[in-house]
Amino acid sequence: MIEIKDIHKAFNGRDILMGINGTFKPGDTSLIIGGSGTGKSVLLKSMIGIVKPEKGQILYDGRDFHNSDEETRKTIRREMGVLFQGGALFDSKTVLENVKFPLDMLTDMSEKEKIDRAEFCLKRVELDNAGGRMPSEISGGMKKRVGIARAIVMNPKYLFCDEPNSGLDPLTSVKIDDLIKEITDEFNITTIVITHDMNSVIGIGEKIMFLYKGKKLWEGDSNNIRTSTVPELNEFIFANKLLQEMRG
Ligand SMILES: Nc1ncnc2c1ncn2[C@@H]1O[C@H](COP(=O)(O)OP(=O)(O)OP(=O)(O)O)[C@@H](O)[C@H]1O
Repeated sequence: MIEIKDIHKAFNGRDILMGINGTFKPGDTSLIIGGSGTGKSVLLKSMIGIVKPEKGQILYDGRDFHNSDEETRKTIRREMGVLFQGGALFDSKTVLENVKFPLDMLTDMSEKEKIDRAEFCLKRVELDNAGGRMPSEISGGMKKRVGIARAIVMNPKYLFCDEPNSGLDPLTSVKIDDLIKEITDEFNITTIVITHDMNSVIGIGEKIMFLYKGKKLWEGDSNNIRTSTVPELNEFIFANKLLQEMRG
């Protein structure tokens, strides 16, 4: 479980996050949504340790990430998988080498064990036969799958996905959303997805947090988002035709 308690972050005297609270449970795919510049990425970066909040706590199964000793932080970091926007694959490495990379860096597993594990993860994202290919030889959707395989190769407790659908067509986006949701459920991962893709809100919105100008203005799921009375959220939703139609 991840608990965020009263997170504050400012850059150059400008408040970016102003008292964010939230709880994210294992087996749930939770979404953080909001318009551009509302602080979603800064919140994600705070959670994975790239940004240090000035105030507040981020607890990983009770362990206070930012206020722990280096050893505990390292342990928690190893329990995180991150799917970066755009996949962030190494162009000079094969698909298999990309997936295996965290194992090379962070474990003392034998080469055979690492290959077996990487191949298992590639199989899980239905890329059994792509291990020998280079990133330049595969489609955008396949790159995301490789990114997912790499994010889960260390068997993470916590999975963070930054705009997993960026640059994908709607059909491929749905497949990636489904895959993230399935994997979360199957391995009981606490998953957080940052998105402004409304299709994801409908598809995987079992828990949704809406950020607006550095504050959490609303929390709910894809069913009650349709009846929300928060004007800023409605404005965000109404920018999307599909949801407008669903609301009738
Ligand atoms: N390192 C930084 N230094 C200064 N300002 C920053 C830094 N990182 C982010 N910001 C500012 O914080 C605000 C929130 O940015 P953030 O990237 O979290 O937005 P976002 O909600 O993820 O938007 P988008 O959907 O466009 O990615 C922006 O105004 C941004 O310019």
